[in-house]
Amino acid sequence: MLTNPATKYRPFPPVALTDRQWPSRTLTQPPIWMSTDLRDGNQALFEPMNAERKRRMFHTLCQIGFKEIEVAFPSASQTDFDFVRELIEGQHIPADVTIEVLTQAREHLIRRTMESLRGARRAIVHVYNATSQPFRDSVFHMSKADVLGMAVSAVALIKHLAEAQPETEWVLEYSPETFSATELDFARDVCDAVTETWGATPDRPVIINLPATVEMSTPNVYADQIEWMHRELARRDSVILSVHPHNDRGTAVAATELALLAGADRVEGCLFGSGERTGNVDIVTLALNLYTQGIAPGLDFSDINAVARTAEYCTQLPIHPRHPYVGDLVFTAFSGSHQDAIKKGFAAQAADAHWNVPYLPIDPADVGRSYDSVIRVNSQSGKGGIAYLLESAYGIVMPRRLQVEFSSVVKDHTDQQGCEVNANDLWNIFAATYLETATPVRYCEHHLFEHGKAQGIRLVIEQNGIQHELTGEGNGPIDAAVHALQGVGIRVQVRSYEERSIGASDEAGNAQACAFIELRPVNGSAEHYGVGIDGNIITASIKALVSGVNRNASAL
Ligand SMILES: CC(=O)SCCNC(=O)CCNC(=O)[C@H](O)C(C)(C)COP(=O)(O)OP(=O)(O)OC[C@H]1O[C@@H](n2cnc3c(N)ncnc32)[C@H](O)[C@@H]1OP(=O)(O)O
Ligand SMILES: CC(C)C(=O)C(=O)O
Ligand SMILES: [Mg+2]
Repeated sequence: MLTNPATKYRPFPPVALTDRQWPSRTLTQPPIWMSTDLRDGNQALFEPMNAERKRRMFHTLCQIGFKEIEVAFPSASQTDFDFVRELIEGQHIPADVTIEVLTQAREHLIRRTMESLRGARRAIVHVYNATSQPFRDSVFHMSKADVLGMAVSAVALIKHLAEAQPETEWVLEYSPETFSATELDFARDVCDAVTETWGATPDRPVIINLPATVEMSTPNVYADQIEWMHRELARRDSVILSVHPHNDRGTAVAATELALLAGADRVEGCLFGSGERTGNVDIVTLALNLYTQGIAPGLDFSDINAVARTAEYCTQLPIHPRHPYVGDLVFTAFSGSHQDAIKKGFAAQAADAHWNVPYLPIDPADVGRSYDSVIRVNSQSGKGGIAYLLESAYGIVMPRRLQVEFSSVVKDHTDQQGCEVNANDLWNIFAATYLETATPVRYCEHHLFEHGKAQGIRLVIEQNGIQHELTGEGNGPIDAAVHALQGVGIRVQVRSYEERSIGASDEAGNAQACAFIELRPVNGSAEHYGVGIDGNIITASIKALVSGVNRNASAL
């Protein structure tokens, strides 16, 4: 890299628009969406989609709710031409969907393009020519007037051919390719000439599409360019103003949002930002950004995973795990403080209140993602995430001090294994730590009996492999069991006791009770929890007591 990049690169010139209006506007409605996955997206693949992949993508785009879909560049390949024919002849185009096709402003390509659309109910013919200075000078070797004439001749030809195919309702779209690098007054003149040639009216508007063919400036400059055109274009009421941002600087979504504030009516882009180089603008992100502002986007991503899998299948490109809204990791919190806040946020979130869960800009359920994937546990995780997973997957609601105790058990595990643990792993660690402990004491059975006002217990345990039948009395079953254990030299104090039912029932459909007992050895200071689960509350408590005894013993 250069020490002084200014010797090679110039800043993009700002637009002289001092009274710009877009900064003080807010978005209140979605734009008209146009998917170009099957054209701009398709032209940028290692392997362009075959007919089967194109069909599948088209079907998915229709299901999502796109009403305008650029399906091909029919003059470019037989596959594209045939795909347009198949859609029309096979009557695969829903009544409320309009297909669009792209062509260069060259006579033989336009003729072939119009041929591909024969018999279509409604079609958008999209014609383009680059208008910026390097294209005029180096690619076309044309003056400004010649480039304007090229656009006008192309539109005149399309108009003429369209009149010969009256069975189709024709819509014209014109793009001054490289618009964002074109002098604004020249871009306006070309677009006005196109609008005039087509004879656009409010009832028969023309789509004027202003691409950031290569994104070259900060999003505010693109917004200024769009607002300038929005104000300057002739017959504005006969123009649908469209934008077509690419993502070379990584700011296509921002540029599009600002362009919509600046007066654009329509957006062209691809699912998950597929498309040339760094991609076209990501329509999924744009739509869901609107959704999180309370605006119905008009596109349905309630099963975003299914859309993602289709996109990956058709493009044969993976979606990044951190891609907004869809990436495998975007609804996942690993770090402890995030997990803690999310867990508390979920607990505080009332079903009918505005969404207000920390770290989650959208309810994952709205896009078909499950809460289970929200929190994942590795060595960066704290008690909140661990508690959340055990509660959401297994119905175990741990007391706070047990959360602290158990999280250090899990941390030991993740530090040693160096890997993530899922809810099932957590359950196995929890069961091994609290529920399946049998050393030095194994619970066998118990029987309660009344002894005057006292509660009596006959408790059968194994201690170091030897069975003992112990008796004890107390003011309740736990107290009696504590006294019974003294018969084998186990002397503990109960510091706290909690019992909760578990969401899950056992195989017979009975609800399970989960008891948590915090114990301290009479001659010690370390406190540990024991946990017992059983269909019977008393049995759960006695098991929890034995579990706590074993936890204390293992900590010695
Ligand atoms: C920004 C975009 O995404 S624009 C869309 C780009 N997509 C594609 O190009 C994919 C499909 N394209 C193709 O298959 C081919 O390029 C075709 C069929 C369109 C044209 O093929 P060819 O005639 O072989 O031309 P080629 O591919 O070399 O393109 C360069 C020619 O197109 C001309 N050209 C480029 N854009 C345009 C345009 N919008 N209008 C008219 N002519 C144009 C160039 O001046 C050049 O002409 P020249 O050969 O006389 O110097
Ligand atoms: C053809 C045009 C609209 C295009 O894809 C671009 O300029 O990026
Ligand atoms: Mg493009």
